[in-house]
Amino acid sequence: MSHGSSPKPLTTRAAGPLTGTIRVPGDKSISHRALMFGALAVGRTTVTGLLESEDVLATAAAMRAVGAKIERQDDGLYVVDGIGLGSLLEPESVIDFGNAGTGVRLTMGIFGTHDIAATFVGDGSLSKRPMGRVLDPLREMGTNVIARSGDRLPASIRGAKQPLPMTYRVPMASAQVKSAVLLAGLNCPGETTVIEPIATRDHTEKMLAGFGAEISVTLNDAGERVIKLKGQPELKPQDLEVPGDPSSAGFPIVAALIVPGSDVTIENILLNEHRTGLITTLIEMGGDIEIVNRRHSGGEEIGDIKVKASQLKGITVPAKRAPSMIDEYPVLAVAAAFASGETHMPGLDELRVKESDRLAAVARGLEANGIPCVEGEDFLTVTGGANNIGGGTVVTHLDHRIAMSFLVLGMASHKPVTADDGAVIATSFPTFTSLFSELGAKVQETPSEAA
Ligand SMILES: O=C(O)C1=C[C@@H](OP(=O)(O)O)[C@@H](O)[C@H](O)C1
Ligand SMILES: C=C(OP(=O)(O)O)C(=O)O
Repeated sequence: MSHGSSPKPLTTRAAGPLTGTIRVPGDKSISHRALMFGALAVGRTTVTGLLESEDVLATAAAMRAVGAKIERQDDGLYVVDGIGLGSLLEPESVIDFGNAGTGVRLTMGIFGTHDIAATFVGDGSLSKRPMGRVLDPLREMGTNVIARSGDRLPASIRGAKQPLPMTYRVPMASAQVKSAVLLAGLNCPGETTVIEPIATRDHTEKMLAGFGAEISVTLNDAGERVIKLKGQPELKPQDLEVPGDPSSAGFPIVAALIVPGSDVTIENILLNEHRTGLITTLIEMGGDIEIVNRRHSGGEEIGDIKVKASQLKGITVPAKRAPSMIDEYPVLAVAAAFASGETHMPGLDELRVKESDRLAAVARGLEANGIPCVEGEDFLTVTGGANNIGGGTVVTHLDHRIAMSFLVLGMASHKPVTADDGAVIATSFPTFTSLFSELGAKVQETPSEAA
């Protein structure tokens, strides 16, 4: 887990154009859910293309702790022998989720309606993040909770003996909260309803349907998504293929746009409409991005993304697009630094409760590299086109996306850029350095006197 490993500063500097064809690792959201739903099904689920990152491996460990058998074959195929809904064993020790918000919040949902006790811990970042957003609805379903003040980790739960289904309106745009309530609803008798005023990524709904749950999604008169799940299904095992992660793809996409002369193809990327806001935005900014070879697999659209270096222009990103690119704002801010004029990004309140306060971390990182920006309560405005940018050391605050975004900045800035800790990248994109090296980027460990 990253909270145990020592920081590893990394530095990038401008080199020649980035060229070549790569595949980024599997989608993180789908990978967590593949292991969870496989563990809750009766029988053998197989998963190809699983993201083998610290966050996802923490979920594998949690599912093993309640009795699922999860093995990796030599060819990379994961085989999950599920234990079946309602039959979870009580974990014998503390569950350590490291840096993984999705992992811990969805798992709390699953455990919260099983008659078991469990204690969750995480690293310095996860221990600061709000858990009340999932613990509050779980309490209403009958889960007992003891958590640190402010509903932070460490937290212990004792799942409800007689869980109650509920109707829950998600108060913030969060797929994790929606998913935690739905997963708690799996082991409740009767119907659980989640109302989602602002649509977020729908992997839980789609994948649960694939595993044989009775789940419906309709729109009410106010245009809100209403998700109804019938409790206590027998989930049927699946053979899953995890497509490439569009959030990880965001890094080579932006790098190819801003490093002069670049021409990069990223194959096999998930194009779910709730995940493609960054691509839409970069195209609006003038990015030369083409999606080819569109196909369907496992109920999702997938395609290859071809990107060529482009002169970008600043725009205002519609706030309502935020949920479809919520993890991509740090790297968008880097693209904005190379665009002409201002890029205005409103509707970013949720960025304050990610692995770091991403609004503040991005603003400080831009400033450290000579890029003018304004950090508002819930917006960021970046003025692009400054000269002599780069040369800064960015504080990553145990946040993989801050580290990767600023390493991308260093690939195109006048002076090198250092991320004070590159070890955190392993939480979501363990092959970041090797893939960028393949494309011709210079990503290097920082000599200790420079860090
Ligand atoms: O459900 C998911 O897989 C995720 C939901 C999002 O978090 P929120 O629900 O906090 O918006 C996102 O930031 C995270 O990386 C993955
Ligand atoms: C917010 C993220 O992840 P999580 O909430 O799962 O830690 C992310 O990967 O950017």
